[in-house]
Amino acid sequence: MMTCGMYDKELEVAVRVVHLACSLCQRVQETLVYRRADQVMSKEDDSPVTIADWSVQATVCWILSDSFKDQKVSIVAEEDVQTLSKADSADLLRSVTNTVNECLQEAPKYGLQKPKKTLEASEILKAISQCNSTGGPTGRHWILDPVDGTLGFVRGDQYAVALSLIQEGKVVLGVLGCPNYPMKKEWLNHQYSLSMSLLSTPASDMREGGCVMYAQRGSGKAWMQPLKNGGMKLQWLQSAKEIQVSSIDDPALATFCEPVEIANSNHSFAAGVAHSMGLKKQPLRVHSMVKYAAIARGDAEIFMKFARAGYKEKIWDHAAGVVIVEEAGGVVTDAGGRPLDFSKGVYLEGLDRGIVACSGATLHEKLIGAVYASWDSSNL
Ligand SMILES: Nc1ncnc2c1ncn2[C@@H]1O[C@H](COP(=O)(O)OS(=O)(=O)O)[C@@H](OP(=O)(O)O)[C@H]1O
Ligand SMILES: [Mg+2]
Repeated sequence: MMTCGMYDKELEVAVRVVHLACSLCQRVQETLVYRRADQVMSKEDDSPVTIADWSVQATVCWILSDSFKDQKVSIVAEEDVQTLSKADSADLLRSVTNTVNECLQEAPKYGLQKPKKTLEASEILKAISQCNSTGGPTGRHWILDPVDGTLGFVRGDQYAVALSLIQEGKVVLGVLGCPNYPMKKEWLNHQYSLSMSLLSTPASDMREGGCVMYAQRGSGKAWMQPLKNGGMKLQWLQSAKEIQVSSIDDPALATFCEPVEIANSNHSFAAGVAHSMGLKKQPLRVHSMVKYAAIARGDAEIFMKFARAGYKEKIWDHAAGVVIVEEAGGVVTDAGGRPLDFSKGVYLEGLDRGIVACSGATLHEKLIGAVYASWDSSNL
């Protein structure tokens, strides 16, 4: 049996809808990269957003609400409808509406229900704005990052669709769709980045590349399956393969990964920590929660993110990755060694300096020691 836990039904729906959302993202990414690079907009905080972000959020909201009709579905997600509802955004809203309807037509191939009729723009806006929950310590909340690593997405590089479920403040399941992260590391044809490979590889080949990872809290197991491709119906239980973290515990042999953008993580502090704990290899810089995916299946041993002081990490950027890494045998904490607290609402409150993930306790202990040793001399 692949799964046998309290949240089997939720996990199955989440895995299926993440596959569906990934197919939507692949279509939009092809359009962005090959044809219309002007389709990237900026949010108020200057971060990029595309029709994929809104379309995935609307699609996932519609499917979750339809699949759990008997519950009040609470969703915490990254996007709002501010830009989309503006008077001059009619074309944008039309594109999102078409993208969502096209995608939902395919739902049966993923073992999901499709709507009885085409959704109107107003229903799309309603679905996106319905994802306005703020989570918290009680009840059940879905956590969605529709396109995590939007910068990677618009660059034709790594990104992820991340969906998880929080129950009474704890992450009980997580699903990470990684459309440009192949089932095997060797299939990545550039060591550190995929940007050139997507630009030079035919779209049909790329589609065969991705994977979806998932785990249920307490199962002690994490799974990976190839991204559904082509006309066949998704047979997820048959195609899943168990994944585990790396067994390497010698820092000299370990690989660490970190965000690509210096604005998102202090690379020089991470380099100091790496040096102090005896890491020898160059960092693997990867956009999005694909970094957690790399740790979960043993492609790398360490993940470090040290955001600038004052930045508050959001739960949707970590929840799915954390439960998958932990169930695959890894350890995830803040830089002081304390577990992440998903019960405080939208933000990871009380985070000590940064977030670290390791393939095991030995590396984790050394890493936390190195953070303390490097802290005083740092200029974070
Ligand atoms: N200033 C700053 N500091 C720290 N973190 C920030 C910051 N700004 C944004 N974010 C969040 O980081 C998410 C992207 O993280 P990545 O690890 O993918 O970054 S990178 O693109 O590889 O540099 C990104 O997630 P997405 O918005 O889903 O792309 C943000 O939520
Ligand atoms: Mg994100």
